[in-house]
Amino acid sequence: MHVVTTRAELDRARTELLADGQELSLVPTMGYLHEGHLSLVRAAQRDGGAVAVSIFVNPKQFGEGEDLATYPRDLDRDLALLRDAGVDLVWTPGDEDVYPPGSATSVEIHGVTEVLEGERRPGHFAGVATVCTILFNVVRPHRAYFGQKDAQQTVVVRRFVRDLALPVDVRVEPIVREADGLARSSRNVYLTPEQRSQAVVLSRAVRAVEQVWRDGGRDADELRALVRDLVQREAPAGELDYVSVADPDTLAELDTLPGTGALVSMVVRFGRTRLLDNTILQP
Ligand SMILES: Nc1ncnc2c1ncn2[C@@H]1O[C@H](COP(=O)(O)OP(=O)(O)OP(=O)(O)O)[C@@H](O)[C@H]1O
Ligand SMILES: CC(C)(CO)[C@@H](O)C(=O)[O-]
Ligand code: BAL
Repeated sequence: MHVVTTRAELDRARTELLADGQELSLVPTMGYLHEGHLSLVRAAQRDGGAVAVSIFVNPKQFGEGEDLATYPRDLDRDLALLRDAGVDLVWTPGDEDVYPPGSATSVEIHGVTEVLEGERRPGHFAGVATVCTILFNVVRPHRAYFGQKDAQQTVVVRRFVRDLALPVDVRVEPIVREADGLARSSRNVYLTPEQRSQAVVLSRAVRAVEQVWRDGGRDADELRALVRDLVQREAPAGELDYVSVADPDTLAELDTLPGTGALVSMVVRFGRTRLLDNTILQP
């Protein structure tokens, strides 16, 4: 496994890996890896070619007062997991390898970044889009893998890749969950035991919403109320930040669910920790 830091090292490893003409996949991460990340690696391996993983805690996507300084990190453990998984290339850039001194460019997406996570974390998606554009341009992967857990991120990434005609095939993989249903997330380590046990409410809410959809429920407000009530009843230590029932491509809120489906997403706050979950309701 090649482990590289500078762009020049990355270029050399890339050339060596692709010498026999195979394709390259990239799994962008912020490290502190778990089964969610490893499922993206396995998806990339399933699709063939060489697999690269980037590990970079991107300062540009953290807002004032967010957890940039305390974001969990364990590079040695991450590298051991990636080696075991059979990854070919790991890029662990420093800030200056991603943003050379004097960097003054940012990728802004309108519309889909102005709601939900984007509304609550101003500048977050410009940070994500900027770093992903740089990662794509430096690594030059044929395919890039993202998790459905960060649903709005997948919508944003697909949008700017399409709008800017970036030559990368974006693939989205399902949410990986703990045994009790909680979506895997690096930030789960912040939870106290009490918060952790109540955090199961998110996946319960997702399942309840899916059941209503299967039973023919098409009233978006009914779904929002269902989630609100469940969180209030089952997670006294948590607070619903939002529940959204939206068009999966535009993220516009819906009144009535069309037969073609909807994205139901939610965030519950436990102390300072925001937990995300979502489901795509499909015909
Ligand atoms: N449970 C999961 N299932 C599937 N994909 C996931 C899961 N958790 C994270 N990912 C994906 O892994 C990629 C890297 O995510 P990241 O490193 O931010 O991990 P994270 O666990 O989402 O961290 P955070 O707690 O900061 O949200 C993203 O595409 C993200 O959607
Ligand atoms: C895609 C990403 C690695 C960009 O920093 C990050 O937003 C994440 O981990 O989901
Ligand atoms: N997985 C999303 C990255 C973030 O919360 O900054």
